[in-house]
This record gives sequence, C-alpha cells and structure tokens, in this order.
Amino acid sequence: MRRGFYIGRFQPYHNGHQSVLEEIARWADEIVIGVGSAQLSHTPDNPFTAGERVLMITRALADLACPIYVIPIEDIRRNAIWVAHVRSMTPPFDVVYSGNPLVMQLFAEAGMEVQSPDMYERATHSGREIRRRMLCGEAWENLVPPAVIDVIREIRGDERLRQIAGTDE
Ligand SMILES: Nc1ncnc2c1ncn2[C@@H]1O[C@H](COP(=O)(O)OP(=O)(O)OP(=O)(O)O)[C@@H](O)[C@H]1O
Ligand SMILES: NC(=O)c1ccc[n+]([C@@H]2O[C@H](COP(=O)(O)O)[C@@H](O)[C@H]2O)c1
Repeated sequence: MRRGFYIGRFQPYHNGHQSVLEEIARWADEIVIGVGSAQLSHTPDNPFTAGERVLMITRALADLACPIYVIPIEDIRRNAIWVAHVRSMTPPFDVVYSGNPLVMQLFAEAGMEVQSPDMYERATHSGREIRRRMLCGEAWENLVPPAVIDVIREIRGDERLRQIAGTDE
C-alpha cells in the first residue's frame, strides 16, 4: 500500500492543486490531503473554513481513481514538533509532496521522502491571485474545478471575502 501526503491551505482549492493530485494518483494507492491552518477562516488571506475547504476538495476529487482522506490540521506554535503533530492526525504515509520550503525541510529532517511537484501555470493558479480576482470582481472561475465554483457559490464565498476586506459597497 503506497500512501502519499499533500498539504496546503487551499484558500481556495484550484486547478494547480488538482493537477498535482492527479499526478500523485498515478503513483499512490491512496492519498492523504492535509487542510493546513485549519483554525483560520474569515480573514482576507484565509476566507474559507476548514469544513468548506474539505467540501471543495472532496467534491473536486470525486472521480479520482484512488481513495482520498481529507484531514483538517491546525497550526501549532512549534515547528520542531509539527511533523509529529501532522502524523498524529493522519493515516500513515510514505511520500510527502510539497513545494513549501519549510514543509519540505521539516519532513526531510524527520527522515521522510519528500517530492516537489511541478508548478502548473503558477502565474495565474495561486490562491492569492484567485482571492485578488474575487475582491476586484474579475473572473476567477476558470482557475478552479467546476465543483469548487459550486461550493463557493453555495456559501457566497466571494461575497464574504469582499465583506471581510471591506471592499463591498
Ligand atoms: N499552480 C500550482 N501548481 C502546482 N502546485 C501548486 C500550485 N500552487 C500551489 N501549489 C502547491 O500547493 C501546495 C499548497 O499550496 P497553497 O494551498 O498555499 O496554494 P497557493 O496557491 O500557493 O496559496 P496562496 O497563494 O494562498 O499562498 C504547496 O505545496 C504549493 O507549492
Ligand atoms: N508549526 C506549524 O504549525 C506549521 C509548520 C509548517 C507548516 N504549517 C502549515 O502547513 C501548511 C502548508 O501549506 P502551504 O504550502 O499552503 O503553505 C500551512 O497551513 C502552514 O501553516 C504549519
């Protein structure tokens, strides 16, 4: 049984994340997805709750060939024990996939195999750019899977973001 681990904040989940997970699914029998900074929501950089992010990911990956486990993980104040914290919340995994230098370093120091997936159209496919577009009323829908558009509409996510940021008229 080969299990891969992928962690992100997913604010929101976008096509870049989807392309990485489709790549991981080619190797893994199962994938564990950590929804990081799970305690954060309703801020301009972290507008969506952990539960809303779980919904985005689970629906977007409904047709993925391999089973997924989507697990919210709160931040802790001590990087030195963060890997143990993550492991205490997740099924065991063999390979960590991340492009975040701190995440890569902490898992590598813990003796885990770490791989850095290729970036998918990063100029447009980032949570920051999607949130910017939502705030400015520009089109963002082409950057996320259709299921994520549905979730964001259902929770009125772009409206929430504009209210939080104080740009709503
Ligand atoms: N376009 C992309 N293609 C491939 N991987 C990506 C892409 N964007 C982010 N990732 C990776 O996804 C993981 C989670 O990233 P995260 O949820 O912070 O997304 P982000 O788009 O970088 O968000 P933000 O812009 O809000 O910081 C990280 O390992 C990151 O390197
Ligand atoms: N000490 C900690 O709590 C700690 C350390 C490293 C990463 N993380 C989290 O892991 C996630 C990494 O995701 P990104 O690659 O999207 O930044 C973030 O939610 C980040 O806060 C937490």
